[in-house]
Amino acid sequence: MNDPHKSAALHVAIAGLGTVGAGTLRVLSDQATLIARRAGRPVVVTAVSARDRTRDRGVDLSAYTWFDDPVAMARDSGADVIVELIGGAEGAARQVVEAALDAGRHVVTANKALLAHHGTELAARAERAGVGLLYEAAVAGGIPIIKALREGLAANEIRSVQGILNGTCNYILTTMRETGRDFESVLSEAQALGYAEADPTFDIDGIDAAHKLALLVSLAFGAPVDLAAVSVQGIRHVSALDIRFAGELGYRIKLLASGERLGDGIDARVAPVMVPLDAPLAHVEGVYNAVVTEGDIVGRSVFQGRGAGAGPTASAVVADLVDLARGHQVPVLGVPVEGLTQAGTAATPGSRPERYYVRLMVLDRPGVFAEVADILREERVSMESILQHGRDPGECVPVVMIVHDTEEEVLKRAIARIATLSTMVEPPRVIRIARL
Ligand SMILES: NC(=O)C1=CN([C@@H]2O[C@H](COP(=O)(O)OP(=O)(O)OC[C@H]3O[C@@H](n4cnc5c(N)ncnc54)[C@H](O)[C@@H]3O)[C@@H](O)[C@H]2O)C=CC1
Ligand SMILES: N[C@@H](CC=O)C(=O)O
Ligand code: NA
Repeated sequence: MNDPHKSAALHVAIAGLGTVGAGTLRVLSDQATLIARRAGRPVVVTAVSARDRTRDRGVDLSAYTWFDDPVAMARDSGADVIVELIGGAEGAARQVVEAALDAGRHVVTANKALLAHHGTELAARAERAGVGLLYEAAVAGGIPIIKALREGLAANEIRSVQGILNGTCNYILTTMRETGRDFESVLSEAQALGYAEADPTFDIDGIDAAHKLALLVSLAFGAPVDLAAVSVQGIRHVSALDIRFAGELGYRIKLLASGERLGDGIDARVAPVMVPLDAPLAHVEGVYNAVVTEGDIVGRSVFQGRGAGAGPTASAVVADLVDLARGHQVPVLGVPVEGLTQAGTAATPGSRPERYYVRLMVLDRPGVFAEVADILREERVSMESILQHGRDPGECVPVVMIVHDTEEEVLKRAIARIATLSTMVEPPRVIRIARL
């Protein structure tokens, strides 16, 4: 059992020294002894690359070879593993990963945007080169959900995978609810804490969660990564008022990503939803993420942990490095399962009846509600309850309705008609009530 490769150090080069890159350097240095013991050999950083060599990152770079060009580093540094922590689906990040794979080096990345757009092609490239392409940090930060789906749940046919996958959005929704602060100031705080993407619209508009869901769906159902099959809605239109009403009605608003086998296709969607307070996901707060899986043998499993930030993300990057140091080989994406005839392409959202929260902002005039009720009756949308606080004739007032199980298309038709009423002072807000 004396494998000469095992005793030599695993040599690592890191491209990108921002929140995650600097965090990874710190963890590899602070935990070096523990990591070497667990990995069976030292994991040693030999080279680094970032845009600005002089920036103070709180880590000493003097022991590493500096590359101005991360692609040259991927090609020429001689490292066993290139860790890509630059970010973005194109440009330097993509070139670094392609150069590394083509040079026969393993790749570890936290870049869900890159994998959601090019994962299938990059996986084929890695497999052709006989190297690993690992990305535990790309989904749900420090939660080992990639490993769980690929390895821990390997005996199961997965029926659904859903969760809170964006730490920034969850931090914003939680902090707005707890403190009453406004969206913009909480977002700035999430950026300062290192949670947000370089372009935070990726977080707010649900795109980052969609990237992550596309990867989970591929792993869970064995489909190619298909970002276009994910329907996406973000939290931009969730107001402090909706957050308050949700509380009064026994819900928390969460940005939920869900992937579910439906017949021979997959229903994959990201949207803000009302989560009932008795569901575990309602209590996942702040930067925490959670993933709930349903396997045919094991049943429900719940994974929870920090989804963003330097430490949790670096923890996942280092876990991948330890796997590589041990020589652990895994397929990059999901392994196809039977029964998925249109692997990865079939999204059929909206065809199942669901309950919805609808909030209108109306001019408080006699007869307004009768007009709304007429439209709902004509479109066969039935109301379960209605909530209106106080009355202030002539002013605007919010009216909240919970509607019974209704198909999304039917509700959309009714809402489109309601939106045209002259008494509506802003577009109606609609939030699905999750079945969890
Ligand atoms: N911040 C977080 O909590 C998490 C981030 N991620 C992912 O990790 C990756 C890195 O994210 P952060 O560290 O937050 O970003 P960041 O913006 O803090 O750091 C990016 C780094 O890349 C470097 N860089 C940019 N363009 C470059 C180029 N052309 N050549 C060389 N270096 C270049 C920058 O100088 C910087 O050091 C992204 O893919 C992100 O989506 C994943 C999970 C959590
Ligand atoms: N911006 C992302 C970072 C981790 O993936 C998030 O907020 O979850
Ligand atoms: Na993870």
